[in-house]
Amino acid sequence: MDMGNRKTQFNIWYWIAAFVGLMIFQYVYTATQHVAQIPYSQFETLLRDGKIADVQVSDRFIQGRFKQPQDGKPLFITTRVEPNLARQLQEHGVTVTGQIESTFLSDLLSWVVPILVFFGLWMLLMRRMGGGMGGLMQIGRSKARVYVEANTGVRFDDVAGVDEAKAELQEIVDFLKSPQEYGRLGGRMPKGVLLVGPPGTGKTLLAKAVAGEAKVPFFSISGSEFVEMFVGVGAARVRDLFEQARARAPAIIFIDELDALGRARGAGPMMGGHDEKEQTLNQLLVELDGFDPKIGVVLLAATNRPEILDPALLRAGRFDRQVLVDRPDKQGRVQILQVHMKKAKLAADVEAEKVAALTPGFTGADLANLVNEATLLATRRKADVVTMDDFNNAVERIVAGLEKRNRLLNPREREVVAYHEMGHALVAMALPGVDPVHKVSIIPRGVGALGYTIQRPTEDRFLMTREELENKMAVLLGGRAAEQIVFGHLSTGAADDLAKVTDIARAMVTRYGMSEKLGHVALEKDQRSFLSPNPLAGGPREHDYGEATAEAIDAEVRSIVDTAFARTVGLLTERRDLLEKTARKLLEIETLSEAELASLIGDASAPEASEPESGKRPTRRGKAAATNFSRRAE
Ligand SMILES: Nc1ncnc2c1ncn2[C@@H]1O[C@H](COP(=O)(O)OP(=O)(O)OP(=O)(O)O)[C@@H](O)[C@H]1O
Ligand SMILES: [Zn+2]
Repeated sequence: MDMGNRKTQFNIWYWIAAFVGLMIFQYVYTATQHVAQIPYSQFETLLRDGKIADVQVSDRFIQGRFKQPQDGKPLFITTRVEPNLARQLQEHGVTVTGQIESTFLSDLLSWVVPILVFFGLWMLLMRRMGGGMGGLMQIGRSKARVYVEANTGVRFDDVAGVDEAKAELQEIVDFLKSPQEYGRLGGRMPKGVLLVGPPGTGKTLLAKAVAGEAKVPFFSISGSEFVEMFVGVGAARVRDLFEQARARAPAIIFIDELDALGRARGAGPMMGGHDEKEQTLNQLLVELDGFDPKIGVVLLAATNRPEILDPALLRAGRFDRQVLVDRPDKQGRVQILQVHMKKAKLAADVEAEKVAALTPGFTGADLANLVNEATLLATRRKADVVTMDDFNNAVERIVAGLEKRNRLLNPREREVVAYHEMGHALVAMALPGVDPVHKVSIIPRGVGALGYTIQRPTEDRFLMTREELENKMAVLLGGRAAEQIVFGHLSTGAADDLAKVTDIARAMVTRYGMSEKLGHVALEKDQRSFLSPNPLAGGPREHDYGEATAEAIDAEVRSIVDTAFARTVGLLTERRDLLEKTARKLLEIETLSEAELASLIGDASAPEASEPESGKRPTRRGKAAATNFSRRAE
């Protein structure tokens, strides 16, 4: 872990020092112990006496070996003298002692300087990559590259169209404003909040807004930065991050792309960075467990893939709160556009409403980009104001790009999805004893879901009657039935619905003995506990019957599903006008709440009018059932 890190740092410097030291030592030692510095005249004498074994002549020196060591030194060095001058000097018996200049410095420089330059560059690189090498002066002190903004300057007003998320985060703001007070009144101290939503929906912006509203410093770091780090550095950085934030509490720590770091351990490919990520994640868990929220540090993190996060991160006392930051609906887009249009000079014909109508499926970031693009187009035209034409052109460009990346539905697909979802919703509202519809939406959500209908459970259920199961199947089939009635053909979007319907029908035949043909016989046993809260979920089963029975079961399942489908088509055909009206409205405003549905439908349908409490959220306990229109095409 960290100690290892410090040790490596020391080691590197030891090696450099040892290397340089050795070179100096060797140079001095050789010079003093082995080499005799002799005058040139003495060299000539020795030469004449035949005592020189060999020489190397350079521009300025003559060096070589004696045949026998002189005064214990086997080598000599002397100044080189120009041959003519040497002869004359010798004729006159002059002793020639040349000063032998030391080449020590130049030798040293020619060796050591490149090495030092090399190591210097290397360390610079390490530090660029976030390494904690520090300088020579602060060995072992990891210099985390943490981004701190003393004041983000972002307010909740700058983040539009995500009112639910803002409402949930308001509590964090209140807490950060006076942590002590909050604790004194017995409020549960927030510790970690996970912002979940598709890219570009404003998670980072929201986190900054929380800091801005509470007027506390904002420490941020991105999970993806940890990926290429050296062993130990990531963990050290996480520790530093918390240390710095604690020192300036109350504060917010924001970790973007938590999934890059918090991926379930042991799930990633076994690569070099694997261990490192694990260490970093462990350090994060240690910090999360270790800090006392009373000091007023709140950890916010963002991810668009909560499903791959390590479950350890989501446990109580860690990131135990999740805030959904969804793509905006039309009204949300209007608000976001208004925020971004404030900065542009607009022509009178530009209205946020009109632009929002053109941009279904756009995220906040897409819309910010759109306003920017339109402004650029106007600038290029050398115009004074941005016109609606600029916006139209910009929309076209951006839509083309988004469609290519498979992030937008084309208008035809949106229509199919709208009728499909309204089919579910209308059937649910027409049948007694079915959970009321909480929300219908054609805003793509999560992986593959192009639209969804959420039902709000009114009570926890443990038993279901045959009628209730039939109604449930009808609701599930409502999507496909609507498609057939309106468009006359089927799409792949109902795959999930059909799988669920088939499961129910099969269970009715083989487990609940609800088929007249096969009688009150349990043909398959569910191997899970019979107290399992959801008896309809398929579990591992055991069966024991012959081929003839298998065929009979298949035929019965089919007949049950067919009957349910015919009934659903009947129900929706009766309500065809209502289907048209509500689907059109859904296409226009993209989400319909319980209250909006109720007012659209009036008292015309619903035999058992669902309570008209408006805007009530699905209860947290008792899972809200969502019927997704899936993208999966098979
Ligand atoms: N709800 C919003 N209101 C206003 N502006 C928004 C909103 N959502 C996004 N934006 C704009 O888009 C930019 C990018 O958004 P941001 O980086 O916060 O998205 P993100 O959800 O964090 O995305 P990622 O997951 O890709 O990091 C913001 O700086 C802002 O200009
Ligand atoms: Zn469906």
